[in-house]
Amino acid sequence: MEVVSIAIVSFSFLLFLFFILRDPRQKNLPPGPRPLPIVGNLLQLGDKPRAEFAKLAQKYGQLFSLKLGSQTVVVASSPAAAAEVLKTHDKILSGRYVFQSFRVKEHVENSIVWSECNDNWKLLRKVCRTELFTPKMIESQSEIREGKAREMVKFLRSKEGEVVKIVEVVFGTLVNIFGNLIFSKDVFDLEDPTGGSVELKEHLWKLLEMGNSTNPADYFPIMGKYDLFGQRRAVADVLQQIYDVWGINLKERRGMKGSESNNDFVDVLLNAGLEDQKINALLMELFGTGTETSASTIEWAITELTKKPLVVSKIRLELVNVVGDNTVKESDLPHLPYLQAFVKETLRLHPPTPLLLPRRALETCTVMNYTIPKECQIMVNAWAIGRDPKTWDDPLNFKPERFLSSDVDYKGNDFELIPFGGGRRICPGLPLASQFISLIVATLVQNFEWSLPQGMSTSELSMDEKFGLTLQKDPPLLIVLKARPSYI
Ligand code: HEM
Repeated sequence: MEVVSIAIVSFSFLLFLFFILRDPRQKNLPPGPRPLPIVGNLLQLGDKPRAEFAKLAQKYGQLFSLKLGSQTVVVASSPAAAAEVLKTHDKILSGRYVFQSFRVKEHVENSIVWSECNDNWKLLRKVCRTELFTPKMIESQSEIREGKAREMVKFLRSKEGEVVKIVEVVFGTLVNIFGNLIFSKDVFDLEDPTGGSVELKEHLWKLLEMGNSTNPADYFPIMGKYDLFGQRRAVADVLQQIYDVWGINLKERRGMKGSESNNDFVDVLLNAGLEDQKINALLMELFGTGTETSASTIEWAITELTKKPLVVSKIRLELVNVVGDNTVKESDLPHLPYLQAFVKETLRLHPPTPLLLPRRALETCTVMNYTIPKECQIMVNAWAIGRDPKTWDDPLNFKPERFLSSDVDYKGNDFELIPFGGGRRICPGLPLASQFISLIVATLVQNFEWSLPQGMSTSELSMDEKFGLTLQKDPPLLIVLKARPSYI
């Protein structure tokens, strides 16, 4: 017993010394705050890491390092540093840091989001690029999205004068858009919260919540093996439940004849010869990654429009000039430059994944003359880059006009605007997301006026911290709608 106690004390002391003596500069890591023993810089994170990281970048520079528990993390916070990570060293920094809760073996193996850039990942990316998100496929499904936008308008008209949690309606509409793009079915019933595929809705919701919750094992991977808090087990269970729902659908589809098939993702993937497990994993991930990010962007768009009536008027004027009395369609979007500038400006200030998805160094490499060790986690602070006064004139002011005379775009080549990331792991859903975000914003502006509920003022909306990600605990955006003349 005594020997065991001595061993434990000695081990703890050595661990303590290791953390105390560790100094990033000795390893030629990028500079950063000195870590505390064991916890590293965890206590400095606060509840909005993107903002804390932005402050650290001001002190330590565009590429800094810190310790989150036992994990070494490097953060890139300028367009030049982002280009180093996402372009120059893209291949070597293309690993993903897989959150401990999501390390469910079968899931990671089939995942596009979490797997290495291996053959499976290449196959899934190819399917996305050549089958699902081609201009032809996107165009062929535009009527589905336009139809769901019309249903949203019909539902919101029935709520005229009431206080509406707008993001819930937008989220429901997006989930139905995805349900129909993927397997030609609605998931939500906007009119009846107990209707639709309640089961699937609940599983998806649970999964998104799990994705947003903290797992201590992410900071102390040594704990990960034991899944002490049962988070990995819980994720595995929900994934299985989701696959079970989709699995039934796939079985039905395999039995269908050619004439009965739909023009949806399931058909495309079955025709591409993918196995059920791969199809399930891909569809679930497209659903998961696409809905929350897009709903959050639209929520921010409505927030900014609520604060800036002049911007609403400009979008409306453009709609009148281009679309006239007709319902706005996706084919109109290329002719609406102000609307597009508005969406860019929303994503500049409010990227829904502010630190992108964490990357991992596959090998030790040198970036901007610093050493990035193998297995180090790399984050890119897209939020800070979008607000950097060195890059943007009057950065905190919401001004879509800044994009009217500029070629800067979010397609991964302009590192000052990277809400969708860049390099080989750039968001494959970008072409689809930009399409339906613009469509829904235009549809709302065309059909409604809105204001905040009585007693709330727009100055409350200027608090960045208050109105945040859709599914987190922050209060949702409440609005009262007034219908405009019908365009539907
Ligand atoms: C406003 C909407 C969206 C934003 C801002 C967004 C942002 C991102 C970001 C930052 C990444 C990581 C990129 C990197 O590592 O460099 C990503 C990856 C991904 N996104 Fe999106 N996304 C959006 C919508 C969508 C949609 C609609 C879909 C699919 C229908 C989608 C599917 C994916 C997938 C599958 C990945 C993983 C790619 C990989 O690791 O290879 N996203 N997204």
